[in-house]
Amino acid sequence: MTTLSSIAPAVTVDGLTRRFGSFTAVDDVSFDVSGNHIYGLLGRNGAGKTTIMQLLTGQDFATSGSISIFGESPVENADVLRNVCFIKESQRYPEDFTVAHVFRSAPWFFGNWDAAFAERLIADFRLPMSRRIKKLSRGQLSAVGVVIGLASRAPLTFFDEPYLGLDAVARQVFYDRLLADFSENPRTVILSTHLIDEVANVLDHVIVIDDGRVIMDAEAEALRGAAGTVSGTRAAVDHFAEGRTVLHRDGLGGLASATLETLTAADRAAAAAAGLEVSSVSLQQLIVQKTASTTTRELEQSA
Ligand SMILES: Nc1ncnc2c1ncn2[C@@H]1O[C@H](COP(=O)(O)OP(=O)(O)OP(=O)(O)O)[C@@H](O)[C@H]1O
Repeated sequence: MTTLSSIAPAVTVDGLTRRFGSFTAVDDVSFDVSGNHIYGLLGRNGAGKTTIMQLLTGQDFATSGSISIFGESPVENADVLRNVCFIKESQRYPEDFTVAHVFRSAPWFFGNWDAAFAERLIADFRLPMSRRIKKLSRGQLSAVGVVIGLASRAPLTFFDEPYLGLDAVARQVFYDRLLADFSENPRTVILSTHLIDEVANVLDHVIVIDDGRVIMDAEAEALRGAAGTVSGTRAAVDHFAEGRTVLHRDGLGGLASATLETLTAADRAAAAAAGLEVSSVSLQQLIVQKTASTTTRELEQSA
């Protein structure tokens, strides 16, 4: 089964559109996910991330466009879906299931299930095995999903905001175990989260969705440190920013700052020479400013 994960790309999406009545939740989206990488599917509330994951896992049907998972359509395709694990916040379990029941039944669904790894993760997250699922705290319920997602070792694993309620220690355990296990058992992981800075170093690639459309599709490495903020006198900032893509502007009196989408080493040197202060922009700031600037543009256009 793992041989499937070596096929690149693992996922190809072309012109994917999903409408709910007159509302378009996913709007002509196209992207590839190359095999054996960790992807972040990021964006604001309601951007369309969960809908895309549901379409990719055959749990919802596209209005138009195509999806290929390991070279095949996921729709009602047991061969493909056997290789896919989808961890979502709204996961339902049978009414009277305990934590132990969930982990006993997991191997039926996942051919690569590693029971010993699951045991270690259960201890890491201090999960109470005999407790009913419906009695778990919010964080414990998320931990159950995280353990299943990791121990499934599915060639394609989706985590849709997997850690609602998980405390900072548990989230760090998740990132550490994911990276350690990934290096020994490479597979394709697609993760959606709002805690962008926390996962920034975990991700190989970032796809940002805004209002149902892809607004960024780039290697995380290329994004890290690509943008920058210049600050100084308003005249110097305005002069430097001219002709560049400005994501955000701020100012007070004669002082101003501008966040620029791209700032090369040469640009940084030129800014410093012009008496400007240059600071770096985190992945989270970049995405916040990018999605906020799209919204601002739309508001300006509709005004
Ligand atoms: N069954 C549905 N009927 C109508 N609208 C829907 C349906 N499912 C989703 N939507 C809408 O589609 C949009 C995208 O929703 P989706 O759940 O994919 O967003 P998301 O990016 O996962 O958001 P969040 O980060 O808040 O989880 C939202 O505006 C949502 O209200």
